[in-house]
Amino acid sequence: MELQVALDVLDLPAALTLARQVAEHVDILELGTPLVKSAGIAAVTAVKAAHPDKQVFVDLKTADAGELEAALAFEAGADLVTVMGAADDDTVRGAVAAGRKYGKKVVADMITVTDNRVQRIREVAKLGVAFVEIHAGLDEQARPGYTIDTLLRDGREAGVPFSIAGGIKADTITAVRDAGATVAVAGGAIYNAPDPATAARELKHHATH
Ligand SMILES: O=C(CO)[C@H](O)[C@H](O)COP(=O)(O)O
Repeated sequence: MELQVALDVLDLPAALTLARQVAEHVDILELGTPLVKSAGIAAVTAVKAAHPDKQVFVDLKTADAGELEAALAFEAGADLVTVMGAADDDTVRGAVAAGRKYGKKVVADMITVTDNRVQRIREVAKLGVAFVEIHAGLDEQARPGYTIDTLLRDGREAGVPFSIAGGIKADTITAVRDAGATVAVAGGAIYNAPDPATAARELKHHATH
């Protein structure tokens, strides 16, 4: 299973510092949505230039104008870009069309889709995304009683390639791997750790052993 770090910081220097600290332990460097909003799409080019050997994932969470927004990220150097799984089918199709044009991948972020999630995962998979990200966002994670168990259950049931995001930590990443995820996304467990490099190394170890 691959490990994706979410660079959920608010400026490019902080993102480049965090990326440099953890890159050797991760497969995918994600520019988080707040980073792109704060630093702009040029941050994608800067992260890719600093780490040409890594896959660069841009979490646009596009809700409309899928082809236009995905193309912006691919032009800037993105290898993968997200579109909202909850968006209109034509928005997903548009992002997928841009992915085909640039030879890059589109991921459907299933954040906010909680009712009939397995059904929607299968629908967006048929629209041509590379995989779906089954995702509980930071606000959902903050609610009492939150666990990643329902994400893992739906990933197992859906029968299509998926990643998991939702507060993954060292003590939950093994369950993510065992559920069959192709990618585990970790943000807070890395950027909030006293030593992000050590945290990323430990997560990568659990992801692969
Ligand atoms: O996209 C995000 C929030 O919308 C985060 O990047 C994603 O949830 C991963 O971070 P964490 O491991 O802290 O949940």
